[in-house]
Amino acid sequence: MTTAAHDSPFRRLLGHARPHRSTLAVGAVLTTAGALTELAQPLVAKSVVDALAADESMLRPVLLLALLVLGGAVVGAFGRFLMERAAEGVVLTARRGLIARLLRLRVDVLDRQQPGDLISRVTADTTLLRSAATSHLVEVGVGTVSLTGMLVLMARLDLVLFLVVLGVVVLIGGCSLFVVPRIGQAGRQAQEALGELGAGLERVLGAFRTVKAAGAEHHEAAALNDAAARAWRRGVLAARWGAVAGVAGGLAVQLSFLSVLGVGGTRVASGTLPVSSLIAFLLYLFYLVAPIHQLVSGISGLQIGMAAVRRMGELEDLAQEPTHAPAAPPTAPDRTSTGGTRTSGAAVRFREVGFRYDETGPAVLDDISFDIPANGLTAVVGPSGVGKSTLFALLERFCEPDSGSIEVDGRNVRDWPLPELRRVIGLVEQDAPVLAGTLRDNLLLAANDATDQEIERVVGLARLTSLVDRLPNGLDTPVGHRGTTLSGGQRQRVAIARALLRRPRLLLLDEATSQLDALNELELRDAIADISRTTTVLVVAHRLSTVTRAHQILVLDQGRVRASGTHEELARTDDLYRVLSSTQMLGPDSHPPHPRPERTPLMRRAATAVGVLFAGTVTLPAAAPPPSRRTAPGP
Ligand SMILES: Nc1ncnc2c1ncn2[C@@H]1O[C@H](COP(=O)(O)OP(=O)(O)OP(=O)(O)O)[C@@H](O)[C@H]1O
Repeated sequence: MTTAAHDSPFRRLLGHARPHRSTLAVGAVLTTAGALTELAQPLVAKSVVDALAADESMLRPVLLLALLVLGGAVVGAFGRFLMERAAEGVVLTARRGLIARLLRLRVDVLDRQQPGDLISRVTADTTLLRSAATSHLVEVGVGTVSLTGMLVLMARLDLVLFLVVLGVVVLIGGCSLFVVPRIGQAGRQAQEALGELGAGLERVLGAFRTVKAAGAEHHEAAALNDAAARAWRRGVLAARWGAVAGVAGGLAVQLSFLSVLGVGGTRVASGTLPVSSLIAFLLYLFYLVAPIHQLVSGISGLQIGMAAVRRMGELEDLAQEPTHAPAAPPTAPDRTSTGGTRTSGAAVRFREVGFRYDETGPAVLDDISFDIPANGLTAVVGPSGVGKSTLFALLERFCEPDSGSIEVDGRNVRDWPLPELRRVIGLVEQDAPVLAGTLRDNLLLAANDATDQEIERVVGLARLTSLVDRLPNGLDTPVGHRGTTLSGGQRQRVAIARALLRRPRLLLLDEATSQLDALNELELRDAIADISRTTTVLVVAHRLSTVTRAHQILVLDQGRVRASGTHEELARTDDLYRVLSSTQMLGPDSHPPHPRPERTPLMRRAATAVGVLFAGTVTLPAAAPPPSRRTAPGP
């Protein structure tokens, strides 16, 4: 279902009901028919008694009564079932629509949302839609038709009494205009408080160990209780205004009764109105109770529903990723033994790319330009927060550059259909997220058609074989919420295996081996070096061992590439790189120790900033033969 941003909540509500309108209509008709049979039952019961009294055959009236009772019950029950089915259908369609939109949200947009609040919109708000888009909508429709019909009949019976009733109805209607928006507002605030509660719960449960270790349970519980109390207060307020609306409806009927009795009685006494007309009028008034009640309950329910629809609409209106890009001829894939594709020239090209996360915030990348040659290992180094991970986010199109262009395999990333672009990239994020489920579920996340042999291959490459052998159910062992049953290093290896299973052309590793022990890291580095023969591998370097193996190193500083080249070249020529490498305690066996440079203020600043960047002390021989490049290529 698509909704335009400018649609009113009521139009959106109708939009949710529209796909189920035939079921709803049949359900409403059958429910009404069931109710009508109930009305007819006393009359038929009377004929049964009459027949008994007159000693006549009771067969016909008894059969008719049985038919009415059974038929009415069945028809009414079926009608109610259809209405409920339509209601569930409305909720299902709405949830599916929201889930689809949620998963197509732009990453940078999602970053600014509270996941718990979004969850409450998909679960709790859609539940409110259940009756709003069905029974309350029907109530309002049926109530309006019945009320109008009865008012017309009353007008035909006696204009004076009709005007009296109309006056009262209009008066109470005016009061409702005051009450009804307040019900909607309170309903909306209650849902917002529920969203805050969801966001708070997500915050606490997402960092449960931290909360416990910090002894922050009481503080967090107080915040959650606050949100729960706010939701309760708003709910009670909505109920209070609902009760006021109900009282107004009841008052309308009672006032009408009294007014009609007063005015009608006077007119009967003066002989201007026959008694029978007054009685008929009062009977109509009696029947007016039901439609007024329906209208009041329907409108109150609709207000709450529309508050939920408004919140769902806000989610629907969040910016989505493009579903397809302008068609451009894709480069023909040339699968190699490791699954990568061999391409000539630059596999990745950044040209004068400018980017800031926030329009008013500082520039993270400032007209940055560089080339990553196809196949080979390129390392990106630089002080913390300089924008290394942001390069990956731009390549994956999690966010869009403000200026410049980014090419993958000679094609602007904007021209790639998004799924295709992401299919050729394997990304291992800094925090190596592992999802709840089994190890196999996690591996298949990015390649659900992978065979057992392929899984076995990447499990071996990522040095996970001994872990899988140890697990009680091997690959089918659940790994807990966010992979809590795995160690940090195991999670990293799972994330690497997952990325490799995709057989990417471009492998992006964001400090992906930072938590591995020296032996595992060494083995994994060998595997990655192997892969880099046929795949373009770009790593955000955390440890010196990675940097020294890279064919090319890019040194990022102040949003630009300040230098590029091999470890030896940069160690000779770039001050910042020298500072970075000197903080890593470069071992004497792999590289001759570089003379410690005299520290300039810039270098001292950088050294402080990168104090924690390079933690490892593993030393490895430099890769051979690296393509030499000293400075960042211009556009
Ligand atoms: N989603 C975001 N919204 C706003 N600002 C962000 C976001 N992600 C990162 N930043 C900011 O952008 C800058 C670059 O962040 P980035 O993660 O790319 O740095 P990095 O070089 O990878 O750092 P580190 O080595 O510490 O991982 C930082 O100042 C960071 O605060």
